[in-house]
Amino acid sequence: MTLNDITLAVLAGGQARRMGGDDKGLIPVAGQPMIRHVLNRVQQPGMTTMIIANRNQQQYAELGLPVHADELPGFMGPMAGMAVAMNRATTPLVLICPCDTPKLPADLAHRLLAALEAEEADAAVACDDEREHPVVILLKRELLGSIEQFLAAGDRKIDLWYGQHKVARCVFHGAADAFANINTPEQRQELEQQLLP
Ligand SMILES: Nc1nc2c(ncn2[C@@H]2O[C@H](COP(=O)(O)OP(=O)(O)OP(=O)(O)O)[C@@H](O)[C@H]2O)c(=O)[nH]1
Ligand SMILES: [Mg+2]
Repeated sequence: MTLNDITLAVLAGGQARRMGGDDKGLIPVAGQPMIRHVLNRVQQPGMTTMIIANRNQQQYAELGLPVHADELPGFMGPMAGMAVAMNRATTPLVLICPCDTPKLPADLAHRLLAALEAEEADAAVACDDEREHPVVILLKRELLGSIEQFLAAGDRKIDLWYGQHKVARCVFHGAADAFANINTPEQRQELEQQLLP
């Protein structure tokens, strides 16, 4: 498969409580909404892209991309957004990224695809030397039924769901910083200092 077989779905549907409820994808960082930084890094020619957001859909739509909301009410967490993405995508693969990781590696899609194919896995999750990043994952869209069942049973825990499938671990050595996620105003401030000249 190629990058043309991938739909990138950026999750921007959380409540951002640690950010005082501000819509994290839209907060400006170095002159651009944070989600723009994610798109700039991860989007590749040939890939389809969509945004999953539960607030400010109009503003997200101004980025020129389709915007979809969770189908399950009540901010049930990233898996609710993943289910929508898999439901709406028409490609065989879906790449999930959060809107609050503005330094993701530019070769993310390439490497996750290579890992998925090398291990003949159902999914490939990004890892650095220390930890897994469960919301940075390439998934076969055929897992949609499984994720819907899992959510319908009232489960939310991503790790539990991954346990039911063959998930390749794609390790980005020495790249922990690339997966840094911005959850608080202090972290946003720090990031801005890094990104501005
Ligand atoms: N679609 C969707 N995405 C979500 C939901 N909850 C979290 N996310 C996304 O998952 C990613 C990681 O979540 P967190 O960093 O915990 O973000 P958050 O839940 O908005 O923030 P906190 O309230 O501070 O925990 C972010 O991209 C969020 O937008 C949800 O209920 N639906
Ligand atoms: Mg976060």
